[in-house]
Amino acid sequence: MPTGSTDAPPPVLQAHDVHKSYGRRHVLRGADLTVSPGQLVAVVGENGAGKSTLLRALAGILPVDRGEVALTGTLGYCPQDPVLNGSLTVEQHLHYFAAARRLPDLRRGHELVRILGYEKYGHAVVGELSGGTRQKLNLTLALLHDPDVLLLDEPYQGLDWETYLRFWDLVDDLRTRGRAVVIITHLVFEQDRFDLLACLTGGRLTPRTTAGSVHHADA
Ligand SMILES: Nc1ncnc2c1ncn2[C@@H]1O[C@H](COP(=O)(O)OP(=O)(O)OP(=O)(O)O)[C@@H](O)[C@H]1O
Repeated sequence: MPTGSTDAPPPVLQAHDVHKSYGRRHVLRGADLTVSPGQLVAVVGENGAGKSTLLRALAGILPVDRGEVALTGTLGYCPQDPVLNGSLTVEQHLHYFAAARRLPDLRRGHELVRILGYEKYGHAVVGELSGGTRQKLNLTLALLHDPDVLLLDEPYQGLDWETYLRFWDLVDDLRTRGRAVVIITHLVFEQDRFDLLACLTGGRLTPRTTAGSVHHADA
């Protein structure tokens, strides 16, 4: 999928001719996607089109049947359903994920908790948190190591309006710092926030630039 300008920086994520079937259900049928640093991409499509399948394939956690996915740099992936340990606290999650990522401290984690506005739950056991707060932790863990490419599967399900707006401030900051963000969204009203809409139909992606891409290019 061309990104337009010839002097654009090299892509951080490229998928070429990706195919994936579940049994006889051929979900991805030659999906192509090119994502550049600082680019904000929406993956849209009807229910069951294969958006989550595509994201899992891009994240490298779902083997594809055919095609290639190439990633440059580090990856953060936020699945639709939070994968958290209900018996651990928020603080323990930060601690273990930071250790797994070999981060020197929890500074970024605490900053994200503050930005997403759930500091008061630091010592709460995750199994007792609301769905929205678990989703905030899910996002925090995906962002903890400041990845070059961030893949978010409907990241704001259950978020209150204030947090939703803070989420977009966070994404603006990531984009300004050259991070690429790919988000599955169903929200038509927010589509101009993106540089590119990648519409998944019939197992293939069709790119559509947005009013937002013109705006950001002018900025
Ligand atoms: N593990 C699986 N095993 C078998 N079929 C699956 C599996 N995961 C997804 N599917 C099927 O693949 C198709 C695409 O599913 P997927 O979840 O990727 O779609 P989606 O576009 O993300 O949907 P939604 O908008 O509802 O979240 C659906 O028909 C789904 O039932």
